[in-house]
Amino acid sequence: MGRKFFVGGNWKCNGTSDEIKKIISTLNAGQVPSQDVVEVVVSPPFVFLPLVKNELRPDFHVAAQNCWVKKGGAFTGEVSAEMLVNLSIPWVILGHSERRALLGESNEFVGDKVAYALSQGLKVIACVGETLEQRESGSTMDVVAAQTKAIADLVKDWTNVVIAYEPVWAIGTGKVATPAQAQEVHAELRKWLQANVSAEVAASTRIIYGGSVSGANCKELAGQPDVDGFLVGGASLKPEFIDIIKAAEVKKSA
Ligand SMILES: O=C(CO)COP(=O)(O)O
Repeated sequence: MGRKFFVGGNWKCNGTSDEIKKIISTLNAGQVPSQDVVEVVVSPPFVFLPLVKNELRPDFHVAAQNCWVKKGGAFTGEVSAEMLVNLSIPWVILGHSERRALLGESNEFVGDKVAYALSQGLKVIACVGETLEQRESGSTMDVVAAQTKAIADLVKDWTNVVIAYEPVWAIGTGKVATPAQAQEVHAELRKWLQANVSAEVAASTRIIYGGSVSGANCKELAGQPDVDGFLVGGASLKPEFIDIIKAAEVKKSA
C-alpha cells in the first residue's frame, strides 16, 4: 500500500525557549525506527520554528501550525505560506479544530488555505473531525465528508496531503476514540476519497488519528488497518512521544 506511518507532534501554544530546547534534546536522544518506516514532524509555535529547525535531528521535520490563506501582504498578525517556504519549513497544519471553533475558520476557508499552501510547495496536515454533539446526533460522517469536500474541491494533487481525523470530543480530554471508532471513520473517509476523488488517492493518502493519543493507547490504535499514524497534542511535549513514534513498528510487523 505504501502509506508510510506518520507521527506529528502539535505543540499548540505551549513552551518557553528553555522548555522547547529540553523537548528537542529528548527527541534528539530518542531511539526510533528509521525514516523508511516512520515520518516524524513536530509543530512548534511560529516564533520557535527557526530554533527547532536548527536544533532538531535531521530525520525529524517541522511544521507550522497555520498560515495565511493567500499571498502575504497587509494582513497584520498573519504568517504567509511564502515565509514558511523561505525558511525551509516543509509542513503546515491547517484546519485544526481549535482554529475552526475559536477563530471561526469555515470549511471553505480551510479549503482555500490548503490549496494555497500546496500551490506554494508546502506539505499539509489537514484536520477534520466532529464535535460530541455531532457524533451523538449521528452526523459524524456528514461533517467529516463536508470538511474533506471543501478541500477536495480545490486540490488536484494529493501527494503532499495528510488528513488528520481528530474528533473534537477526544482532543485534550483524555477521552481517546476506541480503536474501533477511529477505524470506522478512517475507513469511511477512505471510501469517501475513493468515491469522490480516486481509488489511487484513497489508497495512498495517509489518514492519521488525533485526540488523546498516548504511549499507553498508541499501539492498539496503530494496529487498525486504516490508521496511518497520529497527530499528538499533549503527549508530544513529553518523552512518551518517542514511544508513540515507535508504534510504527506495529505496522511494519503487520
Ligand atoms: O489536537 C490534537 C493534536 O492536533 C490532539 O491533542 P491531544 O493529544 O492533547 O488530545
